Amino acid sequence: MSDAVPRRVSVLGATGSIGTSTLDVIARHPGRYRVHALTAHRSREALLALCRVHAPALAVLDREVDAAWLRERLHEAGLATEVRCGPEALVEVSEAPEVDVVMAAIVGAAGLLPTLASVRAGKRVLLANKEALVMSGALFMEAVGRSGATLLPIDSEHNAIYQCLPVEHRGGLARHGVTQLLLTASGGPFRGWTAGDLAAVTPAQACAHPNWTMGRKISVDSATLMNKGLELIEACWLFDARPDQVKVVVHPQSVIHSMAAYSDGSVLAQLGNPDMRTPIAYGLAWPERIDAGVAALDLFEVARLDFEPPDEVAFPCLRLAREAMAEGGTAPAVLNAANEVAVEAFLAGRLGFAGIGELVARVRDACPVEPAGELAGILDADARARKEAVACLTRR
Ligand SMILES: NC(=O)C1=CN([C@@H]2O[C@H](COP(=O)(O)OP(=O)(O)OC[C@H]3O[C@@H](n4cnc5c(N)ncnc54)[C@H](OP(=O)(O)O)[C@@H]3O)[C@@H](O)[C@H]2O)C=CC1
Ligand SMILES: CC(=O)[C@@H](O)[C@H](O)COP(=O)(O)O
Ligand SMILES: [Mn+2]
Repeated sequence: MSDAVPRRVSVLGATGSIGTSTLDVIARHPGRYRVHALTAHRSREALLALCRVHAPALAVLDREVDAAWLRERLHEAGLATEVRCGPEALVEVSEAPEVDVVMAAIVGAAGLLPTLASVRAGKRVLLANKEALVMSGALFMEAVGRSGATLLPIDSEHNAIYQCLPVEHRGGLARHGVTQLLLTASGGPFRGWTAGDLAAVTPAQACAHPNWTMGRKISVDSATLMNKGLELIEACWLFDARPDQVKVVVHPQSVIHSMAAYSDGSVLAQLGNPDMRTPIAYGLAWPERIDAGVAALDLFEVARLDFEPPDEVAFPCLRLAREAMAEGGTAPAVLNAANEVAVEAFLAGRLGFAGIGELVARVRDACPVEPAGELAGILDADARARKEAVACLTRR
């Protein structure tokens, strides 16, 4: 990549954990990257602060009332950033011809349409928003193939696997001598706890991840192991793998970010400190490498690496996700939607921790699986599953 022309980047979900880490990496390389657009949902003050630093051409918020507030503050600050609002504006900044790179870091299903728009427009897409791929796997990957978009996984495990696979790895793992993908899991804050221990855990406990600082939704997903379930589905789509080719390995230190096993007995791993700036820098610069601001890994400090199997009895969400992937069609979209409603209810104190998996299973049982060929069908399955999940919560 030439240093002469900076790549223009839209950061979707700029005020979040991945968004701010992305902007930290970008700020270290002003000659390489220029921020085109920054988006947030309701965090207008945080978005204003980011606009002051990065002076994007565009900023996007959900509601006009917040957009008007931001316009006024930017005007007072003498900044020329244009402010837009709503889901259509998210799509616009994802597909605009002047954009080279899109960081897809909105949390949840809200990221599907803009992420898909960036794929269809053939951008370099840095995929953090795993829910978008989980919901629409086949359609999403077909769009990547058709448009020629460069899809780079940012999720730490998938970024690690990407680094451990041959550069050209399409056409099935076996073709490249890969026998298994080893997806590492920290085990979350409740690793080793029994179902009984989990009965009274609080949102604050669930969000206290042992190794990573992340948004609240993914933190709860890590605690239930639904994050690993979503990641299993994500790995199947990204690397053309069957669910039985992806083995989840609990590795409490989160130093090995995942591995690929080969037919000759080799196992390739990617290691590093648990800091998302490493996969983000990899995605931004690929195939080059750039400074991410991450300290070198000190193996003497790490000292030991432990491995154990996941507990799918106390943490049923991993199994539910594997089953949804095996079932196919709209089953992963239903799983994802039910989980989003359940996590929101848990964080709001309306559902217990064990209730998350129970609600996902009940919604799964109530929602018939349809083929997932069209976007409309996927969005419809998502809407129906949310409605069913809310109804289940009300009936309790
Ligand atoms: N954090 C991490 O280390 C990792 C995250 N990921 C994935 O990356 C994604 C982002 O995670 P994370 O950064 O932790 O999440 P955060 O909750 O920290 O940030 C979410 C971002 O999305 C915006 N947002 C939320 N809801 C909407 C909506 N309805 N419409 C538009 N924008 C919205 C938020 O805006 P606002 O601030 O206004 O609410 C915020 O900018 C998730 O899919 C997660 O699974 C994957 C691997 C690691
Ligand atoms: C940083 C990242 O990629 C997260 O998805 C992380 O993997 C969460 O950790 P666990 O789900 O393994 O607890
Ligand atoms: Mn991950």
